[in-house]
Amino acid sequence: MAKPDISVVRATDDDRYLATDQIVWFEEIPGASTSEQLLGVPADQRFAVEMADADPGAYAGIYGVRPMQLAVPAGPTGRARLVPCAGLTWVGVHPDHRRRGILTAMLRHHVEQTHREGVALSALHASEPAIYGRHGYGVTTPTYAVTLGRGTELRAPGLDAAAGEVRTRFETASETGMAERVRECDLRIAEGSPGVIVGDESFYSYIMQANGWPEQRRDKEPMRFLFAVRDGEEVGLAAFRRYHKWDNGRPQGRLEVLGLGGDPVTRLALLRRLLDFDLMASVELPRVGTDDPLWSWIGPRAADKVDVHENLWIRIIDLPEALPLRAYAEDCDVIVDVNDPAAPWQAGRWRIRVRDGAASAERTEDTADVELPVAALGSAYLGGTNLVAMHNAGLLDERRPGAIAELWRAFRTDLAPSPAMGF
Ligand SMILES: CC(=O)SCCNC(=O)CCNC(=O)[C@H](O)C(C)(C)COP(=O)(O)OP(=O)(O)OC[C@H]1O[C@@H](n2cnc3c(N)ncnc32)[C@H](O)[C@@H]1OP(=O)(O)O
Repeated sequence: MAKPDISVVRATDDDRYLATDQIVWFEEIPGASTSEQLLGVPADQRFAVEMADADPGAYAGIYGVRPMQLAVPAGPTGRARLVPCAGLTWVGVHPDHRRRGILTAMLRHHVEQTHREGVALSALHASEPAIYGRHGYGVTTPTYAVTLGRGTELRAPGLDAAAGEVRTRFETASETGMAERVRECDLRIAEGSPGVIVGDESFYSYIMQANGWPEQRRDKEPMRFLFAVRDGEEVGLAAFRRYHKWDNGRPQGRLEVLGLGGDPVTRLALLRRLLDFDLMASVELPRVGTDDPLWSWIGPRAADKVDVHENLWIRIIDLPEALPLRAYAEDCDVIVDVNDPAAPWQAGRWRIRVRDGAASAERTEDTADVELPVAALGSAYLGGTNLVAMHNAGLLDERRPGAIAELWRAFRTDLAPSPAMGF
């Protein structure tokens, strides 16, 4: 069969764009207008595929970009700085047009468009793990969904006194000014949490607004927040909601944590409060990082349930711009041959040098020490995916013995990246 002619353009018809999303994700939100539902994906960041035989009420495929900031390693343990990042979202192909190369065309367009806009990194959360590796995205870190019983003891003798100084404040998403307040707090949290993502103002408005839509709410509690307050400042945050359950007249409620951020002291104070709500029997934490202090606080086998999944995927869009954005652990001088057919401007050989924590990448004709897919650099970018382990697994090609370990010792961080929120 001949390849269809696929052109990716800016989506100019908002209703058609939204209709495509609703067909793909089989949901409708009658209580919310089109513009409310599109809030957080700016008009110039909505893209669509036009096909001759497309349904006039929907596009053959769509995608959108949320302008986000990614917290990248900034030197001392756990410090981060925020850098621009294209948050790829709203990816969907109409069921009549799937498996004809539309996603492939849209991803190619996204990489080129992001490059044109001068943004060096793209990030996403994947609906299914098999989709994005072939498009140059690499998984940055695993995360764990952890269920704890109410009252689980958190042992942290070195932090107890400081955690006792933290006050918590209970709030609801519908309260005035919550979008700005939560974003402010997230920006502060990000400075100490490499790996987290912070959206723009409209994204936070979207979150608070969506919380009130009848279709989203159904019988659920509105989203609640616990702010951690220290010296009068909101320094940490938990978002959560509770669900009733009764068993033989006994309360067996479930508390779902939607997000939790802050330094270890504030997280300890927040978690202790979350583990102590009346009428609850369990607390579910959907995104716990590999090096989260929770593992030490609860000790072995204290969780009722642990599931693993991947967190953020990163694609490097512009290698010589992306590498200097973050700080590095050790010096290195390694020539990499980057395999990236979708981004010819960065495919090929680069000399990556790190001196005193700062990286540069320069074009070279010299023999490569390492050949790798661009996805491997995306995986390692936040310091959470071990390049030596990938090499051991047979996924990278080392030409100079020791070169991958040298590269990894520069990229690795003292602590694994923190999980990023969904977008
Ligand atoms: C960041 C986000 O927004 S994540 C959300 C992604 N969206 C969804 O999951 C919504 C439901 N799914 C869809 O809309 C579509 O099936 C998509 C977007 C996943 C794929 O779109 P398509 O246009 O069918 O993909 P396309 O034809 O370009 O496929 C490219 C390749 O990826 C493979 N592929 C595509 N989707 C999947 C999948 N879900 N699982 C495994 N492989 C997949 C195809 O088999 C194809 O492989 P091939 O080249 O070896 O034949």
